[in-house]
Amino acid sequence: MVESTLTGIAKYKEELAATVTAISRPGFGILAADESTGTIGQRFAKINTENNEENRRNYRELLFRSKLEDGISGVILFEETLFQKAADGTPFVELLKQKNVIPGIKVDKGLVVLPGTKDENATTGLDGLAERCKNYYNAGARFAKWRAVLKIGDGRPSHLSILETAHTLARYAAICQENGLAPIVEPEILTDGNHTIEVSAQVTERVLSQVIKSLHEHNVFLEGCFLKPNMVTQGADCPVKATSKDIAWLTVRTLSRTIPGAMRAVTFLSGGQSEEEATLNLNEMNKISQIARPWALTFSYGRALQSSTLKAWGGKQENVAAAQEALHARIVANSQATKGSYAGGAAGDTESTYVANYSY
Ligand SMILES: O=P(O)(O)OC[C@H]1O[C@](O)(COP(=O)(O)O)[C@@H](O)[C@@H]1O
Repeated sequence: MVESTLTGIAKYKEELAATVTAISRPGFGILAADESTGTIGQRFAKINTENNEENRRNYRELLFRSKLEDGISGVILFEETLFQKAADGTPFVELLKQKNVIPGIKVDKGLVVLPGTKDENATTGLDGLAERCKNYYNAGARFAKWRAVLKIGDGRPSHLSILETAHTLARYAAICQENGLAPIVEPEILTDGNHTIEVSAQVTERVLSQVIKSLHEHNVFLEGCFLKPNMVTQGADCPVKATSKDIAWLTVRTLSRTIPGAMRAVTFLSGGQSEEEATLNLNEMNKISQIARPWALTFSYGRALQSSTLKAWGGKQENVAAAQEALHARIVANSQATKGSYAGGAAGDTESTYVANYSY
């Protein structure tokens, strides 16, 4: 084989686009299993399970030995998990590859308060990012995730928060692409507040248009990049609850106004929705025919894929098979939702997974 003489992103363009295409193929989406140590601790606390390395490893092995091949094309990992091995010594990365699942990696280092704002946030992790990306690529990761958080209400999101979020996401995306990782760009607008769904639509439109502008300014290769947005919903405390059809319509309308078709994959976060809601909303989007949808609309759910799995497991070895069955039911349901063919009623939770001020 002739060694490539290309440098920077040119060397990886083909591979980046291939990663996006493979992950977003019809019927497939992403399992977000990248909870940082603090976040997984909160999940474990609910099932009275100690947050130690062994339990985290056992839980992730349970996930990765499930029938992921029925609808999961990529898994986002936390750094600790990327380098861990299954009980029989097989590296997790190998386990995933054997199932044709592409390993990804969370590369942000969490949130801090953005000075000069009303408790808005900035995401940290740019220092040393290029070096870390090289290591993650060598360890087998082919895509990355960086989560930015914005808030609605009391004058928020401020212009500063939108600019900071968009700029940092674009810097991160460009660095990842230079090092062979297809970036998931995640500007999450939290649902906290009593705002209506129309307000969420306006804010999401403002935020996404700025994010795309910044991606252009930083020469990000859109075909080798994912967008992970929130769905457009009412605030968690809004008394008027929107239907799945309204959520789907306003979400797709917002995307059509802001996201170029060159960005081929939109992989939604679940943002506190119940498992069933997140699936039904995605399903409705994939049924819309009145608005052109040049992108794949799929899932990159954390809570909305793992909620019933965690409950079924309860931290106990004897429950592993039941927990894997619970996960499989949601995988199949979401796989159908990517094609608009989910009829509803799969086993799983209808209980909200909302966590107030999900900004750690
Ligand atoms: O706070 P952390 O540990 O970065 O985790 C945030 C979580 O939010 C996500 O980006 C989206 O998760 P949800 O689908 O639960 O909203 C996950 O990928 C990630 O695990």
